[in-house]
Amino acid sequence: MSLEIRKISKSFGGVKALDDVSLSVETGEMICFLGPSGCGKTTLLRIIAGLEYPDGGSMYLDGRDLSSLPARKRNFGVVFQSYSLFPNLSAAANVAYGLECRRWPGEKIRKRVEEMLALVHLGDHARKLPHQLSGGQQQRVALARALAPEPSLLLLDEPLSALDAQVREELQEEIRRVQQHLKITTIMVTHDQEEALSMADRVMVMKDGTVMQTGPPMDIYKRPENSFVARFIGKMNVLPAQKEIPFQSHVAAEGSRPRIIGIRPEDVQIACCGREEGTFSGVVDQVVRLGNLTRVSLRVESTGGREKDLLILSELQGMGEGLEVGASLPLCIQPENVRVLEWH
Ligand SMILES: Nc1ncnc2c1ncn2[C@@H]1O[C@H](COP(=O)(O)OP(=O)(O)OP(=O)(O)O)[C@@H](O)[C@H]1O
Repeated sequence: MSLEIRKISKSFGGVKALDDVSLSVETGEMICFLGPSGCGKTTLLRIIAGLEYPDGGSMYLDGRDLSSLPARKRNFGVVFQSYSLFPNLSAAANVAYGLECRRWPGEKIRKRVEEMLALVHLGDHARKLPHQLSGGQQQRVALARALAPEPSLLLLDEPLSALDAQVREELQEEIRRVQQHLKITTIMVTHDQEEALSMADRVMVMKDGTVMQTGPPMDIYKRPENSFVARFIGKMNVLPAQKEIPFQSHVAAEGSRPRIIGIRPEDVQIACCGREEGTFSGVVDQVVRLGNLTRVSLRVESTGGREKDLLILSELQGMGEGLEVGASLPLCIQPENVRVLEWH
């Protein structure tokens, strides 16, 4: 089902948790709310779930106004960070619980529970109690339980943040697989940018209760609209756009009057690219070798003499053999890789 969120606001005392947030989620789409702690993402998810009431704004599920519909009538599947399974019920009984509440017939429940546990690869663990399952397995049960009643929306609130890195990665793939298989409209809250970029069809980046940018992961990464998104997603050289900077000419070509520009470290190439424009030199300040990747800080002399030298970060594949601190190297930035950013 599709979800339309229009100008939702919410304050707690003097704190504005959400300020005029709007978003359209298409049927079958997976959206991630991404942002630092306190940006309002959980509050928005709770409002969608009906667990919190907005001060203003409206929401529509397939065109139907949600404001008068209480949480229990929304038929949304919710998975929280803490597994919140009933400790005294087996995995199967946990999944069956919501169906019993909805008075599904016994045989239909049995079939659905089997189907759901198989979907999350827990068919052999149906009789186990939560404490006999690992954290990752418990979260799979929680997912099966949320999906069993055929919800119209799946809402995931940091479902993986209590798990260790490897289990987390497995479950990221698992959730995405299940979500695409069932084609269920899904919203997930996370503060982990990699998680958001790898799982979502679109990411909504939030800061201080407002939306900074919404778009497909590649757009958010390649074309951040402001310095907050640029810095929050991956690494970005965020620099003042002044005449004294050697690659200023790229910015002038965009025809605006920007105050700052952003360049991804992987777009700062250490080598001559044969073009005069965008070629300059930098002195190696620091080299950090990460195995498959090397990060190099370079000091770039400002051409006007008035401004201080700039530090620019470059990232290259491999071990960066032969790179020494103090060496002067030719650098190149392709004009299309310089982004003009709004300040945030
Ligand atoms: N029940 C509440 N009472 C008072 N203030 C609240 C309440 N819930 C949230 N807030 C405040 O609203 C703001 C947004 O909180 P919210 O939990 O939505 O952020 P978040 O982005 O999900 O953060 P986190 O990742 O830390 O959970 C914060 O300043 C928070 O302190």
